[in-house]
Amino acid sequence: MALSTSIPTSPLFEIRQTAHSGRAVFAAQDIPADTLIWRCDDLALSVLIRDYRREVCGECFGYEHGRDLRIREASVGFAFCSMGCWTLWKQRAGEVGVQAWTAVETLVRTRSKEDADMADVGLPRPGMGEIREAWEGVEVQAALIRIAREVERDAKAMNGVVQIGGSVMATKQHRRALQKALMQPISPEIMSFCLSGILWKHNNPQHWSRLLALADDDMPYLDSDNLIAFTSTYLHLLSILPLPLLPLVTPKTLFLLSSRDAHNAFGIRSLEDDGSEYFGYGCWPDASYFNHSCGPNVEKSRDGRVWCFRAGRDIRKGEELCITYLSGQERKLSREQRMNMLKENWGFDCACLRCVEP
Ligand SMILES: C[S@@+](CC[C@H](N)C(=O)[O-])C[C@H]1O[C@@H](n2cnc3c(N)ncnc32)[C@H](O)[C@@H]1O
Repeated sequence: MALSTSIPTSPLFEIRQTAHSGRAVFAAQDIPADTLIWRCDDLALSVLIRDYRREVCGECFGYEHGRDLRIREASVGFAFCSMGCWTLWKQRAGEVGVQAWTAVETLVRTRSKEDADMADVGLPRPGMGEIREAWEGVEVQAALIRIAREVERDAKAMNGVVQIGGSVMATKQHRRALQKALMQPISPEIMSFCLSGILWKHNNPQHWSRLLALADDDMPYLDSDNLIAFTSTYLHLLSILPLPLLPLVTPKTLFLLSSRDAHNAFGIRSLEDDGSEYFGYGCWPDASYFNHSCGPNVEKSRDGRVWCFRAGRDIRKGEELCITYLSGQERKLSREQRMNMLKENWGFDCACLRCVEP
């Protein structure tokens, strides 16, 4: 299989196809212990769980042992550890991004917290037919909402004098579709997930192919409720996001975000206490080629928004470079428990040397 040109390259490693674990990273030379192998700052999408939004910096994910951060920007729904971080965050989001986060936050604040983000464990994942039907099922309403938003744009352009083919009835129908969408239950974390990915695509169109190059899951939704939460979020975002973003708010883009996130997200955890606090998760495309091993030879560590990957020991040319996908306590589990956990959380049967060797 030809590997995409969007995957990372380095004199220290090469990425090749394997028989049992998709692509994997292999040492292209002997690598002494502690060598910095890869540094990755391309955070494409992320979710900071709302319960942590006052304590974890929206830019660098800094955390001060649960203390509320100094700079709270209620309009966008994030707090920051310094003016520098708030400024960086605004630069990264851009003017349209700040407007978009403000629109989402305004919607979330007008509604009591709803539990649509919670997924019941153990329910079956929707198959491809159910997924297709769910997205097709909202398309008529989505088309009406898009027209309602275009009317809004044209009205603004004409200082409020609306002249859309003189069709007042049609306009009412369109606005009703929009209002109906906004009455549906909201899923704040799913909205954040989708918006962060849409903004990344809007602000970095040249890097979109890096996300597309990642291992994907064509059934990425946890259960039927989770799938419906995504299709409703699609309608919510169409209804409220700034007009320049609407061309990117499509079923295809939203599905691609979920399908790539499913196998490639890293937890964003506290840096102390063995990462016991889970703040959320993110997808760094260039960091997503290391396979898992229950006896890893590469250690990953987070420094703000950046992941660093260092050799955990001396590594010989040709060895596979692996990290662990397990968090602190999970690493102490038995082989069977680890296998079950990786199957449940990541969907694969661990084929690492420690698990397959007798
Ligand atoms: C972050 S990606 C790693 C890169 C991926 N192999 C690729 O081709 O892009 C995670 C996926 O790789 C595969 N994988 C990683 N570690 C594995 C392991 N120890 N055994 C089997 N499959 C593994 C699984 O399909 C998993 O969902």
